[in-house]
This record gives sequence, structure tokens and C-alpha cells, in this order.
Amino acid sequence: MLLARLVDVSREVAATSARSRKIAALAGLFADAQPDDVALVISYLAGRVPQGRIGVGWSVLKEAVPPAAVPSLSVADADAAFTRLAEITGSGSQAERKRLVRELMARATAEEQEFVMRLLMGEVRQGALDAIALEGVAQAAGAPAADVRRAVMLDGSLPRVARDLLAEGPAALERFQLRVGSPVLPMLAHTAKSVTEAVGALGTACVVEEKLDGIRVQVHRSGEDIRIYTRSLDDITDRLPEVTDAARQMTGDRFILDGEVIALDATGRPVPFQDIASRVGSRVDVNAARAVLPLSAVFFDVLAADGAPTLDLPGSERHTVLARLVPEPMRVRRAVVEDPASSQQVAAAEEFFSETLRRGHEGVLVKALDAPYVAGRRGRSWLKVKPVHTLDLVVLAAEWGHGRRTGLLSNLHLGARAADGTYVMLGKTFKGLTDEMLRWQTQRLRELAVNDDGFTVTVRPELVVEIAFDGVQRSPRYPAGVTLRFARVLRHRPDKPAQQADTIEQVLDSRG
Ligand SMILES: Nc1ncnc2c1ncn2[C@@H]1O[C@H](COP(=O)(O)OP(=O)(O)OP(=O)(O)O)[C@@H](O)[C@H]1O
Repeated sequence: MLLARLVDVSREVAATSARSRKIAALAGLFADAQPDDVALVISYLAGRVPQGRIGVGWSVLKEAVPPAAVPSLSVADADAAFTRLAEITGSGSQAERKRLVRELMARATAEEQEFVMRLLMGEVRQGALDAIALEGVAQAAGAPAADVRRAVMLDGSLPRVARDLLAEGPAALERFQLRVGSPVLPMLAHTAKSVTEAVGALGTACVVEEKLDGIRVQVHRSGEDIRIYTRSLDDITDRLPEVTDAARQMTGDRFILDGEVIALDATGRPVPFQDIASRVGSRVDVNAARAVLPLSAVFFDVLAADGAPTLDLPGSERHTVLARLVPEPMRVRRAVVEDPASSQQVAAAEEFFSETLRRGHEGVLVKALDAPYVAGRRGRSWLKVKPVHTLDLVVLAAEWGHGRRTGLLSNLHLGARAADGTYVMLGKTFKGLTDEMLRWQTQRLRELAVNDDGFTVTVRPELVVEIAFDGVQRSPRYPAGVTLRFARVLRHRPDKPAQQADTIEQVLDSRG
């Protein structure tokens, strides 16, 4: 398939707000694509490059290349070029990247060049595209969308389901069944501001569970064969011998469990997420790593037991099954709210939340007890509650935006106050900025500018912004050795002098 066709449809989908028109446009595109191209088409439309990070940033892309007059580049050509780019290593990499990008861009029309640029800069963001693409695939193949959705949830991959469905027709869907041994996408949660709000929103009997800050794991046991998968369905069995041992001791031998891997220190408090992530991420000498930081799995759900799916059972019944398989110390701590209208029970749930935080955990999840497990979805029946952290930080510099944000100062460099009156950079963010905020800050930051290298504008440190974030994490890239997790701008604070911004001590203290 020509890239030009994809670019046209991408533009058409972005330009229409009618869901049915978007689906029809995508269905037409999928029907024309070779089944083998469909995976790439779906990825590019959603702004994903299957190769992941390919090391091509603005410094490589900024060079203008005369565009081709007529489209000739195929989707597969773009994929081949991205693969070659991803493989570049060693000295001279940057020059080689530039050469390959120039070669690719020279074959692309102006529209294709713009699309490739936005794709590689992470600016092709089509809200909820995967959900629409799924319906487009269903329409193109003449299969019910609900059946395609279920197949995707069980297989974990829309591109794979789409390829088989478009090549073989609706009968291919029967192949996608829940099986012990093949991972499914986990259920995710929505956010609520407080436990009281969450219980009220669910409006039904529910359970409040500890939210443990570790690595999500799905543990499959089929007889003696035990497999552990991450949230993105990578097999990490070899890295977690503790979890394999635990699964071997359970009372069943054909099940799928959902849980979180954490580590506790000598006093029983959870160790920081990053320590767990680096232990789980490391393949070298697992036994030595295990001796230094032993991990434990804590389970909160069951997707299959005795070889049969339990996904569609209500949460209360799944918990009964879980309690039969998994001994209590390996189950998440929980408090049941039988009656959401009982102020006494809601107060007890709030107390459970406070106690969970005191014990060093991240927050809680409030889950409806009558709801099924909806794999691969951010379900409305799971609501997470975490304390909100905010800081007032000072803008030290800002980067010029690209694509839709061209001509606007976007990515902000954020600093906290140090005792000597200087500022310590904590990270960057362009999240949370509305168009209006972008316009306002561009004007204000231009007034404060001291230098502009065409990429970054350094400013006098005078503008304060209120930043929400999910936690402080270690980062060798920043001078204080820490950065903020999921920083996003809540509002500009032109009323607040920089001398009253938060200090680096406050930031370090908020690590808890
Ligand atoms: N008791 C629990 N029930 C469900 N998920 C839990 C529980 N304890 C910890 N978790 C973790 O919390 C996550 C729930 O939040 P969500 O599904 O929104 O994931 P997320 O996008 O990674 O968000 P967050 O960064 O808040 O963890 C799960 O993915 C899981 O890893």
C-alpha cells in the first residue's frame, strides 16, 4: 500500500468528528491493504513506530529535503527505512541517520514528508484511534465489532487479529480464545479524586484494595509449566524465580493470576518502584539480584482457574476463586464496602486508604464487586485513588514546538529553588497545556527570553507554573539526581513571584 493513501485517510479521520465517518474511512483503507500491511497501517495511524525508539529527533529531521512530485513510497518502504535507522549504532551514527532520513524524505511527497516527521516526533496523536480502527477492521471484514473486540482482548494485538481476519474472514476469530499459557491484556483503571467519590461513582457494593507500586504480572500455570508476562505481554519468567516458586505452591495447576510484583525492605515497607523495575529489567545473574532484592508477588485477580475462564464472573466470585488458589499473605489487602450509602462504611474505606498510605503504598483501587474483568480496557468499574502532588516550579527555558505547535513555545524546562538563589532543573513537560495556555506562555516567555538557539529559548527565571506529578524518581540526567514522574502543567502562576516557588528540599521531601 502506498504511504500516500494512508496519509490521506489519516488526514480525513483527523478532520471529521463523526465517529461513523472515521470508521468508514478506515474500513475502506483496510479493505484495500494487503493483510500483511495492515499491522503497519494501524500502528502508523495511531502514531506508533513498531521499531520503538529509532534515535531520530528534530536535529536530524529539521533539514529540508526537496519532496518528490508523485507518490511512490510504500508503507513497507517506510518500515524498512525505520528498521535500518533503528539498527544504526556506533561512531558516525548521526551522519548515517541524516543520510538515511534524507534518502527517505527525497522519495516522499510534501504531505508524506510532513506525516513522517510528525510520526517520528510523536506528534501523530489520534485520540482513541485503536478503538475506531477495531471497528474499521470489523466493518472491512464483515465481522461483528464485539467479536473482534473480544479476540483482541484475548490475543492482545489488534494488528495480529486484523491480519488474520482480513486474510481469512470472520472464521479466523474462533482461533482467539482465552488459553492458559497465552497472555491477555490486563484490565486497567480510571481515576477518582477520593475514595468517597469512587464509592459514590460505582454506586454498588465494592472493595477497596491497596494499590501497590511495582510491576504488573500475569502468571500462567499449566501443570509444571509456569510463565510470567508483563503488562505489555513480554515473557519475563526467567527473571522472577520467586514468583515461579510461589505459583508452584498454589492449590491449583491450571490457572491465570493477575497481580503486582513488589519488594519490601527489612521494616516491611515497600521499596521504590525504580529499584523493582531495575531488578525486573535485569537479565544478568538473576540469582545474585534475587539475593540483593528479593521480590514478592501479590495477587488481586484471577482470569482462569481449573483451566476454565473466570473473566466473566463478577468480582466477588472471582475473589472467592482467588482465595481458594492463593494463600492470604500473597493476596492484596482489602476492605469491602457492602453498602455504598452507608457513611460509616465509606468512612472505614477512607481510613483504609489513609492507613495504606501510612504503610508506604501508592494509593488504593476501588472496584465494583459485581463487574466482570474487562481485559485490555480501562474499565469504569476499577477506580484508582492516589494523593495528588503539586509543586510550584519556575520555567528556566522552553523549546519551540513542532507540527501543530510550530511557532509556539511548548516543552518547558522546570526548576526548583535552591538555597543559594539559583534553580535546579527537575525535568521538562509540555503536557496539560491548552492552546490558550500555549499562546499566553509563548508571549510571556518571549518577553523573558535571554537566548534563542532556534530550538530552545532560555528565559529569565521568573514565570512560575503549578505542576501536578505522580511521584519523584531518581534520574542521573538532572542535577539533583531526581525528576518528576508524569509532570503536567495545571496552570501558570503569574501572580506568584519566583522567590516563593517550591524549593529543591521540598521536592526531595515529597519522596516520602
Ligand atoms: N490492587 C490492585 N488492583 C489493580 N491494579 C493494581 C493493584 N495494585 C497495584 N496495581 C497497579 O496499578 C495499576 C492500575 O492503574 P492503571 O490501570 O491506570 O495503570 P497505570 O496507567 O500504570 O497507572 P498508574 O501509573 O497509576 O499505576 C495496574 O496496572 C497495576 O499495575
